[in-house]
Amino acid sequence: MLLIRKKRGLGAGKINGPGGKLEPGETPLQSAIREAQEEIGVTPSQLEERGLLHFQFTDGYSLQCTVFIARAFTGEPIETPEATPMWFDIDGVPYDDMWEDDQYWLPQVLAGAHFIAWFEFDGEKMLSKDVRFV
Ligand SMILES: COc1nc(N)nc2c1ncn2[C@H]1C[C@H](O)[C@@H](COP(=O)(O)OP(=O)(O)OP(=O)(O)O)O1
Repeated sequence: MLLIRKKRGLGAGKINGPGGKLEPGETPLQSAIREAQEEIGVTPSQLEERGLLHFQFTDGYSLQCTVFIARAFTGEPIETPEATPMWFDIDGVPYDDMWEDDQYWLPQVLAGAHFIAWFEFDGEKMLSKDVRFV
């Protein structure tokens, strides 16, 4: 499984999937492909939309994320100023180095599930969770 170590921005230092904000007029799918290209130089394909994440931070910041998995890609993963690409076994996902919410939905997504979830965070600490598999 190809993930990244994020080098800057929200969650810098954590392992995550490539991702970021939508540009004007962009769909989540287009954004997912562009972010992977920008962050690690690969073009993902065979993408499947698997979930919707809602994050509310206690300082008022909130974001909604669409989660995709990609079954293939073209290009060679490269390190960029934004991220370092990292390979992991499906059985060795490094949850201790990831956002706390991931352990509550990523295992099920890797097993084929679809989900919608709401999380409240105080900085990097998760305060509450509501995860529904659909
Ligand atoms: C709060 O919990 C989070 N959990 C998970 N799994 N992922 C998160 C969490 N908070 C943010 N993220 C992810 C979602 C996106 O992939 C990035 C968003 O980071 P940011 O808004 O800083 O976007 P950038 O990478 O800086 O994107 P641009 O290049 O578009 O500025 O983190």
